[in-house]
Amino acid sequence: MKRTPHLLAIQSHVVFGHAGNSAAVFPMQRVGVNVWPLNTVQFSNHTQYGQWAGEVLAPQQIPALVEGIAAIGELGNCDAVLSGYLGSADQGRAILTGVARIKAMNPKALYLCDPVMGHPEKGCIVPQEVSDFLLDEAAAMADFLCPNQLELDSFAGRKPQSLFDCLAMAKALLARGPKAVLVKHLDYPGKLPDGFEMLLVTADGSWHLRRPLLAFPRQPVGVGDLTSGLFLARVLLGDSLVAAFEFTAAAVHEVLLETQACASYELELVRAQDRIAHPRVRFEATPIGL
Ligand SMILES: Nc1ncnc2c1ncn2[C@@H]1O[C@H](COP(=O)(O)OP(=O)(O)O)[C@@H](O)[C@H]1O
Ligand SMILES: Cc1ncc(COP(=O)(O)O)c(C=O)c1O
Ligand SMILES: [Mg+2]
Repeated sequence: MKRTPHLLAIQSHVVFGHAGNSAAVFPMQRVGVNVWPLNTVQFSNHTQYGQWAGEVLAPQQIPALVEGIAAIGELGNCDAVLSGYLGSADQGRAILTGVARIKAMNPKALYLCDPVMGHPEKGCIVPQEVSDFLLDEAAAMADFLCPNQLELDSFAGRKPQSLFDCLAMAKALLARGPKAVLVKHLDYPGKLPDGFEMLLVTADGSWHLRRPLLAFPRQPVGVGDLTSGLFLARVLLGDSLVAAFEFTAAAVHEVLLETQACASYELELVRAQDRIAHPRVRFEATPIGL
């Protein structure tokens, strides 16, 4: 029998609703991965409500928790680390130390960095030092980097002029170290208004995927966290990068359809759980080149 993969997920927890680990843990479990959630912050709700209560985890807690897992002899069983929303740059540095420790015990372990950055256009609030840390330090350690368009623009230091420009910007990121860059949400001049587009860029090739853009009175939050989590989970379960990309697009779309049908602001993950595990829709990733 195939072993169930283990994934250490280091990102935010919200008590109410879904963002960070609160958006990704259950779907990753539902597709068949053992998740070890380590919460960088515990907030009452996500920051796009404009107000929240709660605290950032002290950065020294991250190595302490990782060492606790090492002390019971389990750290070498970790197959992957995912990092997302960070409360401080010191937390980010502690995560990189943890990733290095895990990779020393299990050289096959993968690190996916979702570089969650604050942006005035989005209302997602992240300290500036965190964005700087992600740009300068985290990208170099990551096997997979999953920026959205605004984050890709920050890495490139400019906005794209076309789809092929987005591709060039994502390819340039590969040179910093990652094996693959998944752009979770493309936006460029000339993009068709009725589509939601993503890119997967690897050393072996690049793929573009389009799914329908759904209308929401308020854009749901946590979609990016769900996307990165499911992508990594499916890679751990043995999918090729392209298959994981296609599965992720389909499963996330199913969640959004359920959320739209319920007229809910928060993602309807529990109601959509069977659709996450067995998406009924399918979107094909098509090769794209410069
Ligand atoms: N098919 C879709 N239709 C409409 N909106 C979508 C769809 N897929 C994702 N979204 C929205 O698009 C945005 C994608 O988020 P983005 O800022 O690019 O990445 P992240 O979620 O990581 O911040 C979110 O607001 C999400 O709710
Ligand atoms: C606490 C927290 N975690 C994570 C996120 C990231 O969510 P998304 O996946 O939409 O980027 C947000 C966005 O506001 C947030 O407030
Ligand atoms: Mg995000």
